Amino acid sequence: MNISVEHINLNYGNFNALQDVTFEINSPKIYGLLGRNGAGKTSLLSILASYRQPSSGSITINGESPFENAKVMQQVAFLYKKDYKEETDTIKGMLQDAERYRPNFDKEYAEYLVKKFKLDTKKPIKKFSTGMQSALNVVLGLSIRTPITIFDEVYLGMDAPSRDIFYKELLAEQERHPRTIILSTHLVSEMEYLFDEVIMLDQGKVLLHEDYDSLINKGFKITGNSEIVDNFVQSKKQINMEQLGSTKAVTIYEKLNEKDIQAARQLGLDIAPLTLHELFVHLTKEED
Ligand SMILES: Nc1ncnc2c1ncn2[C@@H]1O[C@H](COP(=O)(O)OP(=O)(O)OP(=O)(O)O)[C@@H](O)[C@H]1O
Repeated sequence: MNISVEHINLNYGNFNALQDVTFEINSPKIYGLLGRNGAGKTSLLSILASYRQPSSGSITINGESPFENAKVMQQVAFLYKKDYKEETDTIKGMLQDAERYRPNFDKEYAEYLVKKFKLDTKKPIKKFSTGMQSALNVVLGLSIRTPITIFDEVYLGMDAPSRDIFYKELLAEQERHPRTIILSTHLVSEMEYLFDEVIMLDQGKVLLHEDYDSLINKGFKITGNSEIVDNFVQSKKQINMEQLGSTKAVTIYEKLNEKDIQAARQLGLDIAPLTLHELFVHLTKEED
């Protein structure tokens, strides 16, 4: 599947929620979509899922515009915190609908997941707790097996063991039936091991789109004597600095080669890799 987003802008009245957003997704991988509150994640995902149109710019899925295009939309599932308060149907009814409208739906797998999440099959969905409703979205998202599956903060309210089931099943499914999965999340530390690629949004713009491994190889914290640290980092992109007495820790966003690392060690500097969580915090922080 190819998703091509070109120069998208989205305005809510005078407010520019997405600005010149451009990226391309080509492989059946797991994409982590990160961004602070209000960065534009849901706005972008709802455009990808054809829930809304951009104010300008274009999006194509396998070369076709997805809007009012039943053939393309058949290939896409968008799971988000839906308001189920009017939903009198039970899980059984939901799965029947999935069977009717989703050609790749695997009923047996859906029933296995329902059991795994211990969801009550007789209760109307509107009586489910928030975490149970989220688990239901996970069941649907995984079992309908659309080539493009979008989970927008789908874990809301799910307890830690349930989230763990979600992550394990997601990886197992990706192994069995590879597809394009987009996960928007604030649980960066908890979910980073799932990502093949990361897209970071900041204030409506794409801050980066990068392979997870190469991204994680770009963040380092250099700690040591202030002057020596300053010398070492002077030509590098610095994204954070902490000073404690004569010791300084500078966070850089740049790939270091083996020679750099050895040189730093010879200077008595400590070099620690950053987690995705730390990179995300530093790259999206607002200046004081
Ligand atoms: N219907 C709307 N009308 C006006 N402004 C909106 C509307 N929906 C979203 N916005 C604004 O657009 C911006 C982006 O919102 P969006 O929900 O896409 O962000 P998000 O990254 O998903 O945030 P969060 O992580 O908090 O869920 C925010 O400033 C939000 O207030």
